[in-house]
Amino acid sequence: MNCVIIGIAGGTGSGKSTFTNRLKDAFCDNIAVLYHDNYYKRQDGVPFEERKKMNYDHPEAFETELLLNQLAALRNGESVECPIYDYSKHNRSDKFVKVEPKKVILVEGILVFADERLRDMFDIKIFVEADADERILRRVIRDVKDRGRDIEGVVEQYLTTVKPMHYLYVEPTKPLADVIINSGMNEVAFQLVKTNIEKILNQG
Ligand SMILES: Nc1ncnc2c1ncn2[C@@H]1O[C@H](COP(=O)(O)OP(=O)(O)O)[C@@H](O)[C@H]1O
Ligand SMILES: Nc1ccn([C@@H]2O[C@H](COP(=O)(O)O)[C@@H](O)[C@H]2O)c(=O)n1
Repeated sequence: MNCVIIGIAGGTGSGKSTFTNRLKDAFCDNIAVLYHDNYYKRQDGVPFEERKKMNYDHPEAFETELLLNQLAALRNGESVECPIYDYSKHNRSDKFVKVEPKKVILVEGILVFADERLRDMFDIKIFVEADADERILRRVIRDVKDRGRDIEGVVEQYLTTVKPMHYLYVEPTKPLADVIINSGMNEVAFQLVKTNIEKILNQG
């Protein structure tokens, strides 16, 4: 299948999911969306207390091979069963979501440009940018509200793994992007990307 794969990267709390989900809402079932976070490695044999302390911001935390295989399958016109991650359990859930092949596929995640094999699959690379203080403030609120965390835990995790890994693995991928956008709520950037996707979908 002739399709266009768009990678959307950026630091935690930058607004990647906000931007991605706005596009998903705009195009509904006409585009496919994959989230790298759903491909965090299964940790079934690891006790919860251990899972809580793991480094989730290192490229090795992900089963990227599965994402690569599923993207290749979608490109071949096959549907795939994507895993669904449960942040409150620090593990994959037992649920899956069926994703159908589409002409436009979005792939979102902090480290989607860090893996060369993944990066090479993207026709368009977008990096969502936001200041570090804004990102951590948003993350504290989101993780407490939506991901079953407490403030002390979010701060501890940010200082021990999230921040150092961001500067080691996420920030260095910014110059690899085709477009750097200023926040997930940026209306001009949203309209530019939306128009581009409309053009791709309307091509015969
Ligand atoms: N420009 C913005 N201004 C204020 N809050 C925002 C903005 N962008 C995102 N948020 C909020 O910040 C939190 C993190 O955004 P999210 O899109 O999940 O970031 P990411 O996917 O990059 O981690 C969410 O609760 C979201 O609603
Ligand atoms: N069990 C987990 C798994 C991941 N995280 C954090 O999620 C962040 C990536 O998601 P964003 O929506 O914020 O981009 C990443 O920074 C991991 O630290 C987690 O806290 N717990």
